[in-house]
Amino acid sequence: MTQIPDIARSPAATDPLSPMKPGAFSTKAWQDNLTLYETIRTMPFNEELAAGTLSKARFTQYIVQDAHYLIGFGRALAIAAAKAPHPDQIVQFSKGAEVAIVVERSLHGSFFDDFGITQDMFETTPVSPGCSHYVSYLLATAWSEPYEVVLAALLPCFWIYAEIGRDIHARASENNPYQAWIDTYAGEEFHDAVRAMIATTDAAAAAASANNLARMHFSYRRATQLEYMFWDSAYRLEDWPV
Ligand SMILES: Cc1ncc(CO)c(N)n1
Repeated sequence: MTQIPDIARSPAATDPLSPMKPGAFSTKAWQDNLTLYETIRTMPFNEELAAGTLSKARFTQYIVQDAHYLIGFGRALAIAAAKAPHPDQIVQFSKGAEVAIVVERSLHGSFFDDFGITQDMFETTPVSPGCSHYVSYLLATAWSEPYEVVLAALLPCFWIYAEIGRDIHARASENNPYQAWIDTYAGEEFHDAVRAMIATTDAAAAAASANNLARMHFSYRRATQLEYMFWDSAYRLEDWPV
């Protein structure tokens, strides 16, 4: 059996979230996008988040946009649930939608309190171009593409956050102001959901046509690019130019 070298994993990965099975969709998707993952891992937003030096303005921009994002992400998961051919996956994705909206709302809510962001400020802050692009892409894919392609578009939202979460957790500064965020995405509860998402996507890919498999790889890459753009747009305090 072909051994996949360690380099195929993120540098900080000690307990791989995916077993990196040869031939699995997730293995190829991870390897094909490794350079992009490394760019995300070392981008200023994540370097400064790990160091605890990320400005309050940038984190506030991020957390407000992320609260908008999670509503769209939850909606896309609900569409995946509706498209799922097997009842176990209806449960998996509708629970995922619930977690995205309810559980993460509480994480964001506590940051909202800490940073003095009111519900009114949240509701009146427009969705940024980067956030809008990502949510629009997920929803367009969820509504119009086959089930397995929808899963491939949703996978980076889970997997990238888990890998970034534990990478940052391993190197985070003491008394990091963003520790609650880091702990959420480095935590076992989130990682269990990520492992289940990888397994379900791999199972769907194994039954996909060659055409849909190619579309899955496209969607996985596009969503990974949009993850980069989401963080980058928050870092740049992005607003609409007109
Ligand atoms: C933009 C973005 N992607 C993924 C996650 C993880 O759920 C998140 N909270 N925000």
